[in-house]
Amino acid sequence: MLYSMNLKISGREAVVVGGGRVAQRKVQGLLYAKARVTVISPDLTDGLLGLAETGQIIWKPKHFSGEDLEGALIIIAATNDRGTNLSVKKYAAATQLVNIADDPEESDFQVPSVVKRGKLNIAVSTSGASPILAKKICVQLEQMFDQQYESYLDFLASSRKEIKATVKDEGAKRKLLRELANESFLVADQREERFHRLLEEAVREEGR
Ligand SMILES: C[C@@]1(CC(=O)O)C2=NC(=C\c3[nH]c(c(CCC(=O)O)c3CC(=O)O)Cc3[nH]c(c(CC(=O)O)c3CCC(=O)O)/C=C3\N/C(=C\2)[C@@H](CCC(=O)O)[C@]3(C)CC(=O)O)/[C@H]1CCC(=O)O
Ligand SMILES: NC(=O)c1ccc[n+]([C@@H]2O[C@H](COP(=O)([O-])OP(=O)(O)OC[C@H]3O[C@@H](n4cnc5c(N)ncnc54)[C@H](O)[C@@H]3O)[C@@H](O)[C@H]2O)c1
Repeated sequence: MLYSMNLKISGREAVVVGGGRVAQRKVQGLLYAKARVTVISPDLTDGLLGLAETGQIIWKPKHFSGEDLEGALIIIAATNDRGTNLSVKKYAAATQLVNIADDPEESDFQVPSVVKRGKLNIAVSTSGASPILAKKICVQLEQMFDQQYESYLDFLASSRKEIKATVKDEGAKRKLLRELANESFLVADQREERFHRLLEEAVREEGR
C-alpha cells in the first residue's frame, strides 16, 4: 500500500537520471515545487536543454554512475534502459526516495496525476494500475473544481486565520469554519461582507 503525503521539497536536491520526455515531465513537477534539480544524461530534450541554458537545472552530460546520487533527497530514474534504472535504485541509500519510471513495484514513491487550483491540490493515483485513467479522472475533476476555487481557497485561508485570532470559544470557531465551507461562499460576490457579519456576531455572542 502507498502512503499519501505532500512533500515540501523547496531547496532540496533532486537528481533525475535520463533526459527524455518522461524525465522532462518529472523535472517540470520538481521545479514547480522549487527543488534544486540536477539531470544526468548524455542528451536532453529541447525543453530540458532550455532549462539548462537558463540555469534552472544543472545538467551533467554523462551516463549514470553511483556518485551522481550524492546529497539527493529525491531520485528519479527515467532512462530508457532498464538495467540503468535498476542500478540507480541499487546505488541509492536507504534514506533516499527513488522513483523508477518503468518499475512501480521497485519505486519508493509514485508520482500522481494532479489538479492544482491555487492552494487546492487534488492528487490522483491508481497505484500504477493505469496512469492514463489517473489523468482522465483529473480532467473530470478539473470540470468539477473550476478556476473559482483558487480565490475561494485564498478566502478560506485568510478568514480561517482571522477566526483563529478572534474567536476563543472552540464550538463557535468550529461552527464558523464549517459555515465557510458551505458552497454559498464559493462565489466571490459579497462573501467578505457576509463572513465579517458572521464573525462580528460570534464575537458579540462571546462577549455576553
Ligand atoms: C500520472 C503521471 C504523473 C507523471 O508522470 O508526472 C504518471 N504517468 C503519467 C503519464 C503516462 N504514463 C505512461 C504514459 C504513456 C501511455 C501510452 O501512451 O502508452 C503516460 C501518458 C503520457 O506520457 O502522456 C506510461 C507508463 N507509466 C508508468 C509506466 C511504467 C510501468 O507501469 O511499468 C509506463 C509505461 C508502461 C505503460 O504504458 O503502461 C509508470 C508510472 N506512471 C505514473 C505516473 C506512476 C503511476 C501513477 C498512477 O498509477 O496513477 C508510475 C507507476 C511511476 C511514476 O512515473 O511515478 C502522468 C500523467 C501526467 C498528467 O496528469 O498530465
Ligand atoms: N513513468 C512514466 O510516467 C512513464 C511514461 C511513459 C514511459 N515510461 C517509461 O520511462 C522510460 C523513459 O521514457 P522516455 O519516453 O523518456 O524515453 P526517451 O528515450 O525519450 O529518453 C531516455 C533518456 O534516457 C537517457 N539515457 C539512456 N541511458 C542512460 C544512462 N545510462 N545514463 C543516463 N541517461 C541515460 C537517454 O539519453 C535519453 O535522454 C521508458 O522506460 C518508458 O517505458 C514511463
